[in-house]
Amino acid sequence: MSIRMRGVTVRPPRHQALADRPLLHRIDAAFEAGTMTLLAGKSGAGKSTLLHALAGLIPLAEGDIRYDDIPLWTEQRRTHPQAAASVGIAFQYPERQLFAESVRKELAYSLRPLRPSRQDKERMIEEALRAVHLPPSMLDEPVLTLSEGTKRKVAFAATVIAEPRWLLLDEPTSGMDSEGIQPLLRMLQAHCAAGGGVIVASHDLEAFLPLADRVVLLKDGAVAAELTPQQCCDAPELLARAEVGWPEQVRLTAALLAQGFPIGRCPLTPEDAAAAIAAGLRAKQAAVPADAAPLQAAGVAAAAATAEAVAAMPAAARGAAEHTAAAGSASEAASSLPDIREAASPPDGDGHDAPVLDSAIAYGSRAAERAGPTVRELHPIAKWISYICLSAGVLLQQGWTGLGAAAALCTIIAAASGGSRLILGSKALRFFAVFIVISALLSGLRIDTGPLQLGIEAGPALVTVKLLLRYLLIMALGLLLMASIDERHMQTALEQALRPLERFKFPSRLVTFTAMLMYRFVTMFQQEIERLSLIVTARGKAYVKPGTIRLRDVRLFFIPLLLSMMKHAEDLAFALEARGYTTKSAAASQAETVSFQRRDWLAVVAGFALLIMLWGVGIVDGV
Ligand SMILES: Nc1ncnc2c1ncn2[C@@H]1O[C@H](COP(=O)(O)OP(=O)(O)OP(=O)(O)O)[C@@H](O)[C@H]1O
Repeated sequence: MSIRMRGVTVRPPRHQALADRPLLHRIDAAFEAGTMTLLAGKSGAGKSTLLHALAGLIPLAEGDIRYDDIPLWTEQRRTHPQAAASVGIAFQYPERQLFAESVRKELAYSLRPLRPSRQDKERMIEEALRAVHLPPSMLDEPVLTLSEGTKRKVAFAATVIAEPRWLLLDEPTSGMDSEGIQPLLRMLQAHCAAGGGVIVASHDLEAFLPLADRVVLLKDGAVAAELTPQQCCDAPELLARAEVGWPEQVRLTAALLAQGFPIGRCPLTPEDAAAAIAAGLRAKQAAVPADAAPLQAAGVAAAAATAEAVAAMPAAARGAAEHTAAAGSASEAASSLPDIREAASPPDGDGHDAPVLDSAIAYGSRAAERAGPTVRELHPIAKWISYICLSAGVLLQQGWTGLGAAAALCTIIAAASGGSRLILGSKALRFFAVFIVISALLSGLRIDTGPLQLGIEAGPALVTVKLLLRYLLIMALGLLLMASIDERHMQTALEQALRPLERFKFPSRLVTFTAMLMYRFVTMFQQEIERLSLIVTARGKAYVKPGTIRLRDVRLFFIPLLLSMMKHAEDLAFALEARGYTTKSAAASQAETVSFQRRDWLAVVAGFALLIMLWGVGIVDGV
C-alpha cells in the first residue's frame, strides 16, 4: 500500500488563528510500502502537521491524500474508515494521546476498532507491552504518573497494537534512553521488512539516517528537498539550506577532513565510521615515510584504537559511545572551523519538548500576537473602554441604516486587526446566527385557522432580526477584544485598576488571581476536549470533528478528563507560583507596570468618537 499526497495545503483551524498563513503549502509526496521516510526540518517547519494531515486528523484546505486508490477524505468530508484503519500515529507528546486510568485500559482502547475476543485482546495487550520492553506488571499502573520515557513506550505500544500498515511517528526517540531506542529502531525495521511503511518526523538524524530509505526536508510548510540519507550527509549544505543542523555523522566527517584525515564518504553508521577510519588510517600509514614524526604515529595509533574499540562494542552501547566520541572529536575540530561550527549548531535552540503546560499558558499570548502589533500593544483598559463605547453605539441602533453602519464598522475593525477568519470561524457566532434565523421565523409565524394555513409575516420577523443582530455584532467585537488581549498584560492592568479599591479592604489581588485562573482554566478545558477528540479519531478510528466529542464517548472520557484537569490545575498552580502569580506576593506583576500612553488615550477618544457617530446615525435613522 502506498500513500500519495497531491497539492496538499493545510490551514490552521479558523478559531485558532487570526492569520491565514498555510501550515502546509502544496505538498506533493509519495510514500511506498516497505520503506521508511524521515521527515526533517527545523522546529515549526511543519513535520507534525504533515503527519496529522496523513492520519486524517486535520482537514485539507486543498489537494488530496490517497492510500492506494482510497481517498483519505470522502465527499462527506469524513475520513474513509479503510484508509484511517491503515494508519497508526504516535504523537510528539505522548501525554496528548494517552487518557485512560491504567496502561491496560489504554491499550484496550486502541483495540476497540478491531473488536477482538476477550482472549485475543489479552494476548494482544501482553504482546504489545512485550514489544516495547515493558514488564506485564506495568499493565495496572496509572498512566498519569509514568515517567516520560515510559509514557512514550506506552504510546508507541498503543499505536502498534492495532497492527496498522503505516506507522506515523512524531519524535519517537525523544526522552528515551539508548537502551530504549535500539529495540524501537529494530521494530521499525521489522515493520518495513514485513511490508509496512514508516514515516518518522524527527530531529534525531543520528538515529534515523542509517535506517531511512528517504529523507524529506521540510521548510516553512513546504518540501525543500527529497534526498537519500547518503545524499544528506554528502551534501550537508542542503541540510543547512533547510535550516537543519548537521547530524553527528556529518560533523565527524567535517572534523576529520579539517584535520586532513582521508575519510572518503560520510559514514552513516558507527560501523561505517569505524571502517572508514580504519581504511583512512591504513591509507595514511602507507603514505607516511618511515622517518615521520613520532607524534603523528601516536595520534594515528590512538585513533585506530578508538575505531577498533567502537567496532568491537555491543550494538546498543556502541550507539551511545560512538555518539559521544563523535561529538567530542567533531566539536574539537569544529572549533578550528568557525563556518562549520556555525552551520553545525542546531538552527533552532528552542526545545522541541516544551511542556504542554507552557503551551497552555502561552495560548492567550499567541492569540494576542496574531492580532497585529498595534492593537496588541494597546492598554487592556483602553481596549475595554473602546469596546464598551462601540457596544453601546451598536445597542443604540434602531433602524437598518444604523445597523448597516455598525456592521460595516465591525467589519472594518475585524479586517484591520486581522480577525476576519476568527469571526468567520467562530462556532458561537454561527450558533447565534442560526438562533436569530429561527427566532425570526418563529416570531413571524402566522397560523390561520379556517382552512389551515401557515405563513411568515415579514414585519415581526424583521423586528426580531434587527433586535438580535445588535447582540451578534457585540459578540463579534467581544471575540476580537479577547483575542487581542495578552493574558499577562491583562492581569497587570486588572490588578492596577483594582488596586485603589484596596483602601476599602477590597481583595484586589485575590480577585485578579481568581479571574486569571478561571481564564486559563477555560482555555485548558477547551484544549483537553480538542485532545480527546483527536484521540477518538486517531485511536478510536471514529471520525469526529476536531474539538468535539460524541455523547457516547462522554462516559468513557469523564473520569480521565476530571483527573487530567486536576493534574493540570495542580501544575498550573505550581507554574503560577513559580512565576510570581500568587495571592500574597504581587512583586512579579508590579515589576511590569503598564501605563496609559498616548496611543491608549487615542484609542479611548476614537471609541468615544465612534459612539457619538453611531449615536448620531441612530438618531437620524430613528427619525
Ligand atoms: N492549530 C494551529 N494553529 C495555528 N498554528 C499552528 C497550529 N498547529 C501548528 N501551527 C503552526 O504551524 C507551524 C508548524 O508546526 P509543526 O508542529 O507542524 O512544526 P514541526 O516541524 O513539527 O515543529 P517541531 O519540530 O518543533 O515539532 C508552526 O509555526 C506552528 O506554530
